Amino acid sequence: MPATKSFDLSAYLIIGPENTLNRPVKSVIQAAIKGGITFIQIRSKVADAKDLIAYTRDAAAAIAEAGQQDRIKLVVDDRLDVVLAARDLGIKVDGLHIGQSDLPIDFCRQYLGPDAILGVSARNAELLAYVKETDVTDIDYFGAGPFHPTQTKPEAGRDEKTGEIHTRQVAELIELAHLSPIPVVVGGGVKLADMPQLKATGVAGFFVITAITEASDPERATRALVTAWQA
Ligand SMILES: Cc1ncc(COP(=O)(O)OP(=O)(O)O)c(N)n1
Ligand SMILES: Cc1ncsc1CCOP(=O)(O)O
Ligand SMILES: [Mg+2]
Repeated sequence: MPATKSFDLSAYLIIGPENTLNRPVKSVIQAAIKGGITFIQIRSKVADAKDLIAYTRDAAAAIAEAGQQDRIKLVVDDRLDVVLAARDLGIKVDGLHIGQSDLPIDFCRQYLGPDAILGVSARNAELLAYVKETDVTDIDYFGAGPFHPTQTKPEAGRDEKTGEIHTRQVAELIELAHLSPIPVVVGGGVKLADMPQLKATGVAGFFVITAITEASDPERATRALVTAWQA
């Protein structure tokens, strides 16, 4: 990772149009920014490339309008093509988040360049061994979860053979935070009440979708999460 790369994973919002209860994505992002969010990921399993670029543009504009370009980083889930196109269009997008079935890490890094942020979802099975053994040369952080089963991503943590959902245990996260050579952000069903336990594990931050995107007051919900994390 270049020495100049700096980002704060402590309060990480993931958002797409399917998460906002029909409210504009930009307005929820604006509220989350006011509430103190530090990192934003545009993620949609329903939007096409053109719309993903538009949401990325909206998010970048919301960050710029708040004067927070240096503090809040913006990445896109899954779609290297969207990041590259957005950049080409002059949108300030900071990087990409990929999972275990997305494009290879070295391929993404090659196209993104050394300064972009590249996050990777840690493998669910044998998580600790995976984190210990993975070559992190091209990666900036790991996403891990789920902390709880979640309707937002019902397959998260599902054992392919048994169909059971495996959630990440506190003891495992303590070891993970200790073992991982790069920062780890944890999510999946995370709510306000989880903050003390999660913070105590030593991970770099929490990621949430619905705790913010479905809140009646997303700014207040964000502020409560951020305050609890910082306590
Ligand atoms: C920060 C963060 N961590 C994990 C994920 C999950 O990514 P992935 O496994 O690729 O699943 P999808 O999000 O693509 O459904 C994430 N998006 N962000
Ligand atoms: C993207 C993702 N990856 C693992 S769980 C999850 C969804 C988290 O959403 P929520 O905070 O609503 O449970
Ligand atoms: Mg993915």
